Amino acid sequence: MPSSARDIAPRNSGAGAADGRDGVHNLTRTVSNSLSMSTSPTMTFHSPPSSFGARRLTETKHLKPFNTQDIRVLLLENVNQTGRKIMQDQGYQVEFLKSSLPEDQLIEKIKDVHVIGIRSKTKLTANILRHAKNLIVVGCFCIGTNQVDLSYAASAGIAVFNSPFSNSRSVAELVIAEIIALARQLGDRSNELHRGTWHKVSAGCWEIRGKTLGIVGYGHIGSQLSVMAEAMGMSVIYYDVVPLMGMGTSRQVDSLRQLLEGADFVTCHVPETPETKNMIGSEQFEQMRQGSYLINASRGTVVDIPALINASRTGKIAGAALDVYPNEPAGNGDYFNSGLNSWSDDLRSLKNVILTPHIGGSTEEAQSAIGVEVGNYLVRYVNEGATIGAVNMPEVSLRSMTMDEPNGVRVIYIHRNVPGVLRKVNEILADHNVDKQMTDSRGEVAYLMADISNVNTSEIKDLYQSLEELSSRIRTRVLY
Ligand SMILES: NC(=O)C1=CN([C@@H]2O[C@H](COP(=O)(O)OP(=O)(O)OC[C@H]3O[C@@H](n4cnc5c(N)ncnc54)[C@H](O)[C@@H]3O)[C@@H](O)[C@H]2O)C=CC1
Ligand SMILES: O=C(O)CCC(=O)C(=O)O
Repeated sequence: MPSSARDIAPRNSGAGAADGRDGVHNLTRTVSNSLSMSTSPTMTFHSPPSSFGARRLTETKHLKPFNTQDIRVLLLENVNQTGRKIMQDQGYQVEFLKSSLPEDQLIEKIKDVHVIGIRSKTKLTANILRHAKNLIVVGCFCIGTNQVDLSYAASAGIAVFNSPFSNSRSVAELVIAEIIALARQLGDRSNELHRGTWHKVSAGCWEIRGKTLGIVGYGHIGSQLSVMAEAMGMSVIYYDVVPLMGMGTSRQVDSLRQLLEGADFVTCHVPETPETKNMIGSEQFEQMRQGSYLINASRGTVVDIPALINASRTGKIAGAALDVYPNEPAGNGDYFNSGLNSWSDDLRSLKNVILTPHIGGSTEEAQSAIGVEVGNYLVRYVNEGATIGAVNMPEVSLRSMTMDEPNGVRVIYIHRNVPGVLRKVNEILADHNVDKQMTDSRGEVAYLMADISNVNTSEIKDLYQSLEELSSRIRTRVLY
C-alpha cells in the first residue's frame, strides 16, 4: 500500500522520507501511522505525500507515516525485546536501557522523547513529566501504574497504558511456591547446605494441605492464586473492598481482621494506594495467628517492614516472603542494604524469611506477552490516537477511515472538560464533512476524536492552529 498519510511533525524534527515498513503484528491498523504532538510555534509542517487525496473506493485507508524516524522512544528497565521490536519495526528511533535512571538523567532524556516505556521502578512524577514537552504516551510494561502520576499525565495530555493481567499467573505461581517453601523452611535449609552445614529437621515444618490461605485483594492475581491453592487442598478466605464472587469454595470475609484471625498464610495482592499503605502493621501482626506466615508480592509500601521484623523476632509469625520493598535498587548488581532501606540488615538476618528481587512477574511468558501487549498499545496510540486500554484517559476509538473518504483527516483534541468546547470545535470543523466523531471525558480531561473529509492540503495547518488556539486545549493532533 503506498503512503497516503501525513502529519504535523514533532517539534524540532526535520523533514524525512516516508517509511514504508509496518512490523506491528496483532494490530489491525487502519488509520494513520502519523503523529502530531507539537505544541511548538517552531513546529515543522510537512506537505502531504502525493498519495494524499487518492480515492480508492471501499479500501481501508492504511496510512503510512512520513517521518516515523522522528518518533523517539525511550525504553527503560530492560523492557522485553518483543515490545522493543514492535516499535523498531515502525521505524521509530528506540533507545533501550537495562536499568532505570536517576531523576536528573531521566529529566534530561525525557525532554526529547515522544514515547517512554518503563516497568515498576521508574517514578514518573509531576516534576519529571513537567519536562516532557514532547511526550504523548507512557507504556508501563507491568500491571502496577502507581509509579506514574496519572492525573498529572492526563492533565498534560499524556496517555498511560499498562498490561493489566499478562503477568498475573506468574505472580500467583511464585506465591504458591513460597507457601510451600515457607511451610518447609526451604530457604534456610538451602542456605545452610550452601554454607556446608547439614541440618535435617521436621520441627516447625508443615504440609499445606488443610491449611487456610487468606488473600488480601481478590483481583486478577488473588483469584488465580485461590484456584491453585484449593487444588492443593488448602481452604481459601479473602478480603477485598469490593464484594466479589469466590472461585471454587473460597469465601469472602467482611474485614481484614477476620481474615488475619482466620488464616495460616496471609498473602497481599492489593495495589499501592493511600489506603493500602502499611495496611499490614503492628496491629495487624497482633491479629494474625501465632506461627502464621506473611507473603507480600504486591507493593513494598503495603507492609510495615519494621513491624514485620518485630513479629518475626517475637515468633508471632513463623516466616515471611517478600518480593517488593519501599525502595528498590535501580538495576541488577546494585546493593540491597541499609543505605537503601534503613532496616535492610535486620531483615536479611531473620530466619525463614525469603527475599526475592521483585520477580513476581518475571517469567519468559509474562514478559514476552507484556512486550507485545503494551508495544501494540503504544503504536496504536501514536499512529491512530485510540485510547482503548488507557488507564488515565477516557477510552475513545473510531472505526477505520477508508479510501472512499476523500482527503480524510483524523482530528484528536484533548481538552479540559469545561462547557462549550464541543460547539467551538465543531465550528472549526464546520466547513468539512464530519464522517464520525466520538468524545468522552474522565474527570477534568476530555478526549475528542473526529474523522473529517474533504480537507485540502492547505487547510490542515489552519485546522490544527485553530484548535491549538482554543483556551480549553491540552493537546491537538491531526493525523492524515
Ligand atoms: N511482584 C510483582 O512482580 C507484581 C506485583 N503486582 C502488584 O500486585 C497488585 C495486584 O495485582 P492484580 O491482582 O492484577 O490487581 P487487581 O486490580 O486485579 O486486583 C486488586 C484487588 O485489590 C482490591 N483492593 C484495592 N484496595 C484494597 C484495599 N484497601 N483492601 C482490600 N482490597 C483492596 C481491589 O478491589 C482488587 O480486587 C498490583 O497492583 C501490583 O502492584 C502485580 C504484578 C507483578
Ligand atoms: O516486572 C516488573 O518490573 C514489575 C512487575 C510488577 O510489579 C507489576 O506488574 O506491577
